[in-house]
Amino acid sequence: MNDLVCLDDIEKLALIKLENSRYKDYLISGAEDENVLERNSKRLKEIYLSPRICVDVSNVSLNTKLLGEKCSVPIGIAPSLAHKLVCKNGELSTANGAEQSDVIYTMSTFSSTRIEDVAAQNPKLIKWYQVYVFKNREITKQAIQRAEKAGYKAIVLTVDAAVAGLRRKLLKKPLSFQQDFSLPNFPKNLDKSPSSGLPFGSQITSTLSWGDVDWLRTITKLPIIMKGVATVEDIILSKRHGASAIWISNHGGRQLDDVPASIDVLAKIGRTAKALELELYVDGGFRKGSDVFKAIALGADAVFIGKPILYALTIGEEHCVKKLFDIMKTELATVMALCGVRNVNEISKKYLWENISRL
Ligand SMILES: Cc1cc2nc3c(=O)[nH]c(=O)nc-3n(C[C@H](O)[C@H](O)[C@H](O)COP(=O)(O)O)c2cc1C
Ligand SMILES: CCCCCCC(=O)C(=O)O
Repeated sequence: MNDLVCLDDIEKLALIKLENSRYKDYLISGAEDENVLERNSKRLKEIYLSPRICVDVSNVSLNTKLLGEKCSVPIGIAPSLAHKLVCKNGELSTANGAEQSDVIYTMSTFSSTRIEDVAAQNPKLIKWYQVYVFKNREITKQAIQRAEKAGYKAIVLTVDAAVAGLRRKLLKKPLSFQQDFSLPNFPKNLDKSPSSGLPFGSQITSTLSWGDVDWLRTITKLPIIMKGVATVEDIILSKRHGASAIWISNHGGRQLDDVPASIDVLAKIGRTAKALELELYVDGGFRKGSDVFKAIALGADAVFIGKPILYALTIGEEHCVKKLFDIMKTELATVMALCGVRNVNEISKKYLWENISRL
């Protein structure tokens, strides 16, 4: 693992390992022309830093707090389906890697491990539970209440998937699971009917409304995070309906193609979330400490990462998840020091070159 010095190295090695995997296309797919998949990271590279000098940076702290909980770094794990597709111990490895790195782990609705099993293995880890509201609301209610009982600290409501995005690779060759694959958090007889090549996709409701957000608040006391918000109007409505945080996301380019990169959405709408005292997170293409720095400078409280976690699991289960966060921490601390910043609170727009600070 000594040869892995950046997230690109992890991705390259994982893709070699996944070359003959039936799941590779599913993991890497973006929607339609994959414009957004590409744009997310391309736009991050187009933002430059503006470092200050002669600041004592002998002690740089990455510590932060998210929804009142301490984390070692403002980077967390975004939800993604069934980690047993890429490694033997699935989400148990992810959770171990997260705990060793002291970062938040968001479990997907479509997890391949039981909610309670992760909680039992990693009681101290800060765990969030991601929710796709199912057509059968009772099934969703039971999963949320189990997560709350098991000690998960927040509900991440994904709101950008009213229907499945058109991922062309999956339209040509639908994702199919191995015979023994199951979703252990749901009844065994759950209908697997696909939507746009995605098994179980037809479980997700297309009727999600603000009324559902109100309903969620009646069935759980956990804070609600809205994942997939992209406009000022929806931030305001999220606040009105009791959300605690906004997670700017385009689902890693897997849903609606031809939207802006997440970092551009953050630059445009982030200040509304701040003005309404909502915590603010972002994902989509973040691969370097400097990417994280840029997001925080534009108002994010934390950045979440999706595909790299799956690549890390593919290569080396929990050890490589830990390695990934070690790399990100070193990179972020180095960028902070070289910019003359000593802690996360000091990161601001003044450290960005003017091509973005005028936004
Ligand atoms: C294979 C895969 C599965 C995903 N599954 C989910 C999911 O179950 N729920 C969800 O809200 N987002 C899901 N996402 C989206 C991620 O949470 C996240 O928004 C996205 O991956 C961030 O972009 P990045 O991969 O460029 O870091 C998935 C992404 C991938 C790549
Ligand atoms: C939106 C239809 C189901 C998707 C399930 C997993 C997921 O979110 C993904 O991006 O893939």
